[in-house]
Amino acid sequence: MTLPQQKQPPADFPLTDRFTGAMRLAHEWHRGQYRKVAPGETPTVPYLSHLLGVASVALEFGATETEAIAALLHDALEDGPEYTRRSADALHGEIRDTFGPEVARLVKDATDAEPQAGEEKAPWGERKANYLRELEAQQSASSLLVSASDKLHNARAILTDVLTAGDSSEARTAFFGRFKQGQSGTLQYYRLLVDAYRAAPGGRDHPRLLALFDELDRTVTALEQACGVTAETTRNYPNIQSNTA
Ligand SMILES: Nc1nc2c(ncn2[C@@H]2O[C@H](COP(=O)(O)OP(=O)(O)O)[C@@H](OP(=O)(O)OP(=O)(O)O)[C@H]2O)c(=O)[nH]1
Repeated sequence: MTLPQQKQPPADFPLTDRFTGAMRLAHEWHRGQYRKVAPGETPTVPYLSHLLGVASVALEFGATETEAIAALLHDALEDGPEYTRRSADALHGEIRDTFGPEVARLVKDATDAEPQAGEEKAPWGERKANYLRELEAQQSASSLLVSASDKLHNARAILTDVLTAGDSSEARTAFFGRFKQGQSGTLQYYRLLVDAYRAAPGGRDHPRLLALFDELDRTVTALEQACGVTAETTRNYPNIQSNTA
């Protein structure tokens, strides 16, 4: 069977072989990794689904190829060392050499904790508080786009799972058991993320970014409603101590 001749894309089409190369690397570096499940459940969803989802959200909100590549690789430094047995520094170096310094910078900015050989990750609340502080001061619209696309993809997945789990508090507690800080920490983190994006100087005057923050806000509000709480309540939960809101 002969396949029809492929039409050449216009010279300025934004996605090139660099993007395909990043998809291949994302697959290779996260091979064997699944999305989190509650204790006792068997993981089934390959982690790559999240990386493709974040790139998809970023493109829908106006990402350039460089930003979309960073979206595909945004978890390489956090999770790659476990699945590739290479250090975060080595992976960061390969990203820089293959895709350039801007992708390497965006991936670094999307990382809340790089595993250091022989060291534990910092405590959850400390890591999230530091990340929120960095976001609040973030000057780069590109960094905000990659980060908020990541959080929107996660928030939508959580909302779908919470609605699927049903509206008993037992079902919700079981679902949130997959996350280190359970329902309260997770809800507080997403509400403080919305506040941090809105405060970030790099987000001002970027209509597509503001639309992305609005969509995250709507999703987090729906999540709070599904859990029977308000934004004011979740902001004041004690899980993330140095409250940046
Ligand atoms: N199965 C599943 N897993 C989810 C979902 N949403 C988020 N996750 C993953 O769980 C992480 C949050 O889990 P936690 O136990 O709270 O914290 P931690 O992994 O950061 O220590 C997210 O990290 P993050 O730093 O917030 O984002 P990311 O950059 O790792 O994506 C993300 O990797 C979801 O709906 N389903």
